[in-house]
Order: sequence, then C-alpha cells, then structure tokens
Amino acid sequence: MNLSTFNSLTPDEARAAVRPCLDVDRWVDELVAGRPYADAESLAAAASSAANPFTDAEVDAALAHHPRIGERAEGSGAEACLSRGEQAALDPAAETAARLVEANQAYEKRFGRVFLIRAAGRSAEEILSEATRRVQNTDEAEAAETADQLRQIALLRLHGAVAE
Ligand SMILES: NC(=O)NC1=NC(=O)NC1=O
Repeated sequence: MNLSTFNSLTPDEARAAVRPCLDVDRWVDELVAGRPYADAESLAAAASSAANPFTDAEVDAALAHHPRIGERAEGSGAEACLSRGEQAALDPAAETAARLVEANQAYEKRFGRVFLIRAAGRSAEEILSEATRRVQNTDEAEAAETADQLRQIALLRLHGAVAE
C-alpha cells in the first residue's frame, strides 16, 4: 500500500499491516501512533528508532516467528510469505544446505534460540560464514547482532509493505 493509505487506516488496520514486519507490540503501537507520516523517510526513521533498543523479551517474542535459515516457512500467513521471499534466493546446493542445518544446530545449542540473519540479498555461503563467525560471539555481542538483524529485516519488510 502507499503511505497515504497507511496514514488513513484505522489503528487496528494499521497494526495488522505492519505486524508481519516485526511482531513486537511496542514497535507496532509506536509506529501506528506516529501517523500521519509526511514521507517514506520519516516512516523509516520512526521504525528505526522504535526498533532501537529492543528488550531481550521483545527479541525472543519476535524470533518465535522466524523460521530457521534454509528451512521453508510453512503456512499462508503474511510472515511465512515474507520469509519464503527473503529466503528464495538462498536455494543452497545440497552440501551447503547440510552445512546450514549443522550451523543452525550449533548456534541453537550455543545460544538457545534460532540463528537470525537478514537473508535478503545474501548467498547461502555468506550466511554460512556469518553463522560460523557469530556462533563464536559472547552472549552480549550476539544479542546486539541479533537485534540488529531483526531491525534490518523489519525495515526491509516495512519498505515493502508501505511504499511511498
Ligand atoms: N532465521 C532467520 O534468519 N529467518 C529469516 N531471516 C530473514 O531474512 N527472513 C527470515 O525468515
């Protein structure tokens, strides 16, 4: 939809429109409350500042909806469709796919949550090397990287959902 449509939706409609971008109530509510936005830049600026910082609880809640990298998101919901699109270019070779499964497992064993990375625009090899690098992070460093990836995904999705 375009920006003027987004500005004119009811609060519930506007929340429904942006929730697939990032399932964090505080972010959704702040973004919707900030309407009307004069242009796409001010919407993106509001989305970015509302997404920084996240609390750990917000990150955990948002991660619950992200399928693993390399796994095809099931279902017909908006988030599943977005995820499939973001991972469409991934299509790793069988060997890389197997290594992605291992990297996801190693990451989840280390951090106890799904490995999150902004997949759009990245090859399977790049994602694999990022997973290998990040699994070595300290808890604090990795929490910051995960939040940053979540922010990037949210802003990419918002840009697709509300184009000027
Ligand atoms: N575990 C993930 O990183 N999932 C995802 N990254 C994306 O960019 N889209 C996803 O669904």
